[in-house]
Amino acid sequence: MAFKVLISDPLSEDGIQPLRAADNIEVDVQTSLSADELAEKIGEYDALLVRSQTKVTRDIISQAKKLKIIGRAGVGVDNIDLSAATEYGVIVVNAPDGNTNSAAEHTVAMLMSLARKIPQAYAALKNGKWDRKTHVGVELKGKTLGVIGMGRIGAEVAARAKGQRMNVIAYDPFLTKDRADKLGVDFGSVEDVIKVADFITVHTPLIKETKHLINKEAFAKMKDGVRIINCARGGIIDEDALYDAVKSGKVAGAALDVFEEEPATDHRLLELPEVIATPHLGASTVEAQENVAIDVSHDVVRYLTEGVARNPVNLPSVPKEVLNKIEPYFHLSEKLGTFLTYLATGVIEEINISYSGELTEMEVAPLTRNTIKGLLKRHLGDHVNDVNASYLAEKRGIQVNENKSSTPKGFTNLLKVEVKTKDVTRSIAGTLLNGLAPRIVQVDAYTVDVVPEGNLVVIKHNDRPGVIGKVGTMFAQKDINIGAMQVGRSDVGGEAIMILTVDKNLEEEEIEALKQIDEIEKLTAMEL
Ligand SMILES: NC(=O)c1ccc[n+]([C@@H]2O[C@H](COP(=O)([O-])OP(=O)(O)OC[C@H]3O[C@@H](n4cnc5c(N)ncnc54)[C@H](O)[C@@H]3O)[C@@H](O)[C@H]2O)c1
Ligand SMILES: O=C(O)[C@H](O)COP(=O)(O)O
Repeated sequence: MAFKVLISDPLSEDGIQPLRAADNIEVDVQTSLSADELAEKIGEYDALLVRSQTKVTRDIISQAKKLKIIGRAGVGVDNIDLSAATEYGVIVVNAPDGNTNSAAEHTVAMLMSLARKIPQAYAALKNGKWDRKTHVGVELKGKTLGVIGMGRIGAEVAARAKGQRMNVIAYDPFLTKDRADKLGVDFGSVEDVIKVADFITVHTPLIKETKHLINKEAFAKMKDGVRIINCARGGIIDEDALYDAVKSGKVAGAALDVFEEEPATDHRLLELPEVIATPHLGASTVEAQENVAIDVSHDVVRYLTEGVARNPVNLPSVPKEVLNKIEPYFHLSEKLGTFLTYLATGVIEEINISYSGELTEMEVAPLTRNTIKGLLKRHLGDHVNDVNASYLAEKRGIQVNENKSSTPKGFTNLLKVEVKTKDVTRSIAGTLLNGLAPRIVQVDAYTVDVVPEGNLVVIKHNDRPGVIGKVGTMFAQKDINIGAMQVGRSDVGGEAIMILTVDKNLEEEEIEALKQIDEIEKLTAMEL
């Protein structure tokens, strides 16, 4: 059956070709849905692609029964409820690089327009006024640009401002002296930046820490006649404080591409002649739109068909080289988790995952998530996936410990999972033989060699002559074919374990019949 993708904001038609070209993907473009209409329709779709207009709320996500991925053709994901997406196991991907250049160019266009009052002069002339007095501007050369947020766009803006022979001072929590030197900018705290800058431009995401970062107190510390630019997100600058600062003359001008509430056609800041504005056009170029649509379309195709995404927002991204190395272990890690759910009775309190051998050199976090998925899925259902597995474990108060030990264990690679419940501690270990074939090699203290696949029966019994025969006979009487059998024991005549691979899932009545064999202490039938 084909995957259904809904595109609910206008995206570049050239950019969505990877989706159109995929055999098993049906694309539906509906760019004028109301929130209610979207909530009603979303249940049919496997993927949703948006820009910044569509608000992907918890309500919408909760009604998206088949949704696997939300693709944001752009950078900012503040229009998507990421916590809800994570809880419902929906991966969110964005296109972080495709519009950097356009957004930086737009910022520079705003900077120059602000300095030379081009929009005001243009509007006056269009209205028949040849006014050369009101629209006297200022030069950029020799002025200081303060950049708050030196990520992709901030750094590009800084480089271009240097081309205008401006001095640049920047603040970013991740800006080191070394990087600042390489970029040829000064750096300091937010306060250092806003105190000395003639122009201030913000390029952070809108998050709790940056909401109203530029507020009344910040304006008070700035130079008189400072000019402000926001081509990042409405809300980084407190709009009421900006209004007052412009009105009082503290701020000589502001250039805004973004607003707290969009569309912002009726905003009081727009009434001020010192304020110039564009309707969120930073990424609106042919090139940027094509780039972001291509990037996000590729990620949606990749995720729907291979389960892998390059730019996940609610999961750490895993580089391709790393993924190639660990991919063969995905199946094994999930199956080990599922196997343990049958053995470890009671509420899981702790999961300990140890990696040894060549696994210690790999990035194993995705395998840990996959093991947790295997441990939770049998009881919580198919909605448990890589995206929400860790979240669901944490929500249930399960402590997850991951460790790497290079101690040789007789295998070139070994993945051991231990689960502690209130009642028991059970463990299992697996390996990939020759880096390819998954095997369970240890169940608790018993050494075994079992393919983690299909219908397995784990029997704990006393090590006595004839038990294997009795079990074999019983299976034969019930017409159940045994594909493989493994026996392990602690000591001669002591406790032993038997693991059988059978051709069908055992019925309750068949399990009961087997349990009648005297030497059998415990029998668990499982489906991996
Ligand atoms: N107007 C538009 O159309 C348009 C287009 C593209 C991007 N954007 C927006 O521009 C912003 C920047 O995008 P980007 O691609 O450069 O993102 P980015 O992730 O590369 O950079 C953001 C930077 O902000 C820094 N930061 C975080 N908290 C900070 C704080 N409290 N103070 C200072 N810096 C802080 C981060 O360390 C990071 O370096 C985002 O909000 C994005 O949504 C707008
Ligand atoms: O965060 C972004 O990428 C920009 O704000 C662009 O948003 P848009 O896709 O709605 O133009």
